[in-house]
Amino acid sequence: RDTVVATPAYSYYDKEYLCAVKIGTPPQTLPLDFDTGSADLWVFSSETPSSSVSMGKAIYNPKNSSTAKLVTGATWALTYGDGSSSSGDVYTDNVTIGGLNVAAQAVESAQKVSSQFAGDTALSGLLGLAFGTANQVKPAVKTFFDNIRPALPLPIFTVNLKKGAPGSYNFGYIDTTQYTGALTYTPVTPRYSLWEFGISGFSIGTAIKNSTVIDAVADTGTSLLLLPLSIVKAYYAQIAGSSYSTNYGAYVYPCNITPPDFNFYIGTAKQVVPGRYMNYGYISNTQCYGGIQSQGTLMFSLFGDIALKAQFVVFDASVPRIGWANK
Ligand SMILES: O=C(Cc1ccccc1)Nn1cnc2ccccc21
Repeated sequence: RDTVVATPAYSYYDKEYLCAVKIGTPPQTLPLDFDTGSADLWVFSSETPSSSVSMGKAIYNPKNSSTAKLVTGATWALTYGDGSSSSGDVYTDNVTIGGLNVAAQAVESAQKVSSQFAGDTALSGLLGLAFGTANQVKPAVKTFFDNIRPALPLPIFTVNLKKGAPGSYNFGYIDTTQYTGALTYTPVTPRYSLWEFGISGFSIGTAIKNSTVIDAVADTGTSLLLLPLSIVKAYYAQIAGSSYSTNYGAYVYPCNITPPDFNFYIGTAKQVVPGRYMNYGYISNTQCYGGIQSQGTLMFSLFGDIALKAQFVVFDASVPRIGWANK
């Protein structure tokens, strides 16, 4: 069993949450973005063009690790939903998270990163926690979770992200002090190798439940809560002075207004995302960027950090299923 602290980067926005991961011998510690929306462990490294490595960023240098081994011929390339991308070659090395150690974990070394990653001064890479079938290494390699899963008391990890404060990822056990009320589970369909689940309905503020099944993905690698446009419009209709900004391509609202809660239902259980969690940052001293935005043409909704930070979530690979609790 193991717990690792998840620290929000880019204070106020909680743009992403980073966890310290030790790679190599002697250990090189890198802050990685644990990402349930992808399945590759990739890092900025000594092979990443220095023009793409912001000052002070921790990188992985396999030459400084006595346990690093190049995986001959293996390559990887990733493109994420926002168009960001990275690619490179692959090493195996010792990877330790909290107290959990994998001896020959595939560590994907970035030889190219897109501008979004080059401009991110906080993270040194991603650690994918989606299903292994989404791994993009050719030939495929195992995720960290798939490697440690046999050693865990339970084949699960839990996500307890917080608003503006460090939370935690726990592996192999449920810390019942991290949530209130009941945990409600619902099946996961790994159709796209993602943690995809169905919500039975939603409500805005104190309104009654709108019973409609919505297909969603729990994605710690996405910052926002992306929903069908009809729901997004109904949500901002409740905020006087809000509007769709063509400039930002997003809904914005007056910062001095606390938006309504967004509630979603797992079975009959009501899961609450408080309105005070909806501020994704100031774009002027009066206008704020809404945490709820449209999922556009995506074939599912994305429950990213805006929603996850209000919940305690169990990612259970045994069924698979996902459990939600308020906190
Ligand atoms: O890419 C996405 C959103 C997404 C779109 C379509 C299918 C599945 C997920 N999240 N994400 C997950 N990790 C990321 C890393 C960078 C940018 C976005 C990232």
